[in-house]
Amino acid sequence: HPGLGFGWGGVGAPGGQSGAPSYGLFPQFYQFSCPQAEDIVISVLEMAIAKEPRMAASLLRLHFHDCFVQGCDASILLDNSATIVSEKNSLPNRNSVRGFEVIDEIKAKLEEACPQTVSCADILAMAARGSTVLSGGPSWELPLGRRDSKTASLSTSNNNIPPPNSTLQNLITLFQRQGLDEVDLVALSGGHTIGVARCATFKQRLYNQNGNNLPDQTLERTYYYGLKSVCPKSGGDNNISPLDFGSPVKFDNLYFKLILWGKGLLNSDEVLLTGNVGNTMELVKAYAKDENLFFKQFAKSMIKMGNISPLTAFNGEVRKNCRLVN
Ligand code: HEM
Ligand SMILES: [Ca+2]
Ligand SMILES: [Ca+2]
Repeated sequence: HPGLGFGWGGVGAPGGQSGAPSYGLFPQFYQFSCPQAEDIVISVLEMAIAKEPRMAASLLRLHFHDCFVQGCDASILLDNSATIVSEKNSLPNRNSVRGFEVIDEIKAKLEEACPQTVSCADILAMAARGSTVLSGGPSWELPLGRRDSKTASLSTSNNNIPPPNSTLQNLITLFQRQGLDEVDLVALSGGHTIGVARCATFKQRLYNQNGNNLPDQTLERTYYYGLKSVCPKSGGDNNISPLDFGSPVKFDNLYFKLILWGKGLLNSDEVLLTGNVGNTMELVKAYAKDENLFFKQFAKSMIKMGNISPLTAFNGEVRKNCRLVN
């Protein structure tokens, strides 16, 4: 019964003047049903990130790739089964998304402490915030109460998650589809202040940006030569390069400064400055100049992204195992 064990003893947050329940997410969701939830998540993250700093980046990305497909419902965590075609095999995810073992470990500890109470979708949201904080980035009050999907969508994963060679117009359109605007696009792209990308995702910029066998002219020269050495014209597709080579495990605003210097890794990073649509150029400059402004907007935009069509109340379920529907 999904009404039991909820933070406020009902199916929704306390309502407004009318006293009617509302069904949105709210930060105190597990206050009574699993008060230790946050501590458990952070303790697993601390160990995982100490062991491998990149894990913070991988977990932040998982939440993004979840929310852009059917909303933040942990659809990305489902493995192939008789009824599920896993999103893990989509073009943006295959051989690329990672961190599932850490999510499993968090889920196992939460099931021990508070059986079938904390959803996998909320675990992804808590892991994304915790990873940001543990990497030196901002924190925010995290709305909770998402429930888990009983479905996944490989095709939506292929269609909704922006590819690295997107034009700026394409990025804006794909974010708009999720109710996110240009401010969100630029701030959330700042997630690339941590983590790495495979050669396959930026190779086109080095060898054939416009179908003319020439590199992307916006690439700064020494950076370009460096990238060529890790990403040869043929082969090496799985070689990796930091998205922010100056501070790849620190959540800061260097990502935006690098873009100004022609040292952004992906085409989708570069076009925020040079794509000539809307005011993304001004935003890149503003975040490069003012880290605090970036942190504040990143937090706001993460809350907005985390609110993309969540399942609440009697919709969906709380999975026992994040990889399987109950
Ligand atoms: C704006 C459109 C975006 C595009 C085109 C994009 C594209 C990519 C690509 C191609 C990679 C490398 C994947 C690989 O080589 O396997 C990557 C990595 C990453 N992305 Fe994005 N991304 C976008 C937005 C975001 C957002 C909104 C976030 C989070 C707020 C994010 C967080 C990350 C992180 C942290 C990594 C590194 C993951 C790791 O090291 O495991 N990205 N992204
Ligand atoms: Ca999803
Ligand atoms: Ca950084």
